[in-house]
Amino acid sequence: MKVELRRLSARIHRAPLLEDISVRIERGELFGLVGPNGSGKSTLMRCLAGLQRPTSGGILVEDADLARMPARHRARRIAFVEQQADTTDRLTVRQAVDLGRIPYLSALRGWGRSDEAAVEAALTAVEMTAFAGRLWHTLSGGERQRVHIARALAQDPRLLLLDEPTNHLDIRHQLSLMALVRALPITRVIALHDLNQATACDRIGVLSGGRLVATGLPRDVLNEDLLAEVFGVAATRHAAPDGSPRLHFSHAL
Ligand SMILES: Nc1ncnc2c1ncn2[C@@H]1O[C@H](COP(=O)(O)OP(=O)(O)OP(=O)(O)O)[C@@H](O)[C@H]1O
Repeated sequence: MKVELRRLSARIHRAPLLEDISVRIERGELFGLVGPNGSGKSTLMRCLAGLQRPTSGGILVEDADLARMPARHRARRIAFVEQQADTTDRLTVRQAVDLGRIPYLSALRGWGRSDEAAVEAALTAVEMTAFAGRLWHTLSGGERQRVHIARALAQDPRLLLLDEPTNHLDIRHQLSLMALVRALPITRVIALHDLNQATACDRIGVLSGGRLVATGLPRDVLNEDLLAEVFGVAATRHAAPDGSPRLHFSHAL
């Protein structure tokens, strides 16, 4: 799904959180959002998910205004894994992933084989099949995160929004999640703190103080000057054995 942000601004109680953001995200692209704490990444993700209304400007998905899209329509197209998603319901892992299929169910179309298959595939993708019968509240933080991602995958979206999805994950699950996200043939927007992980994105956008201050290929954008100016760190770049850029951070400036 093609996504276009046009001069988007968002405020809460008059405080500007996002200012005049314009960017086009192509169909099938993996777009990374990076920026220091409080720079507006989660706010922008919530706008993309249709959970927060921009105060001016807007978002077009496949040239249609997101704000006018019926909620059910949106839920079939856009899946969002929030940063601090939680549930107080007494759910099993499978029931939590089943929730991803709700947008497809109706009085005329009950739960069917395709729903079952989508849930199974999603559990397998995040290696949580063995936990399917476990109660949510008995899971570790990283296991919960993987279930949230499975729920989003079961939704079979055209746009997947992931807000810091590698938080809580051990290194193996971080790498396997990034490989899984990279391989998905849909449009993906992913907010990340780990700038080395961000180099796996097709393009990245850098937020600073609610403004999009740079957009482009990770190797062009994540240069030493930008890292000093926006993130306040001294960093050097090396080439990894596969030729991809690697950042080494030495100290806070
Ligand atoms: N409901 C709110 N009321 C007031 N200020 C808010 C509200 N929500 C967010 N903010 C402020 O907006 C700014 C952007 O927040 P946001 O969560 O989008 O940043 P972020 O880049 O995702 O940060 P982090 O890296 O810490 O997760 C922050 O300064 C935050 O304190």
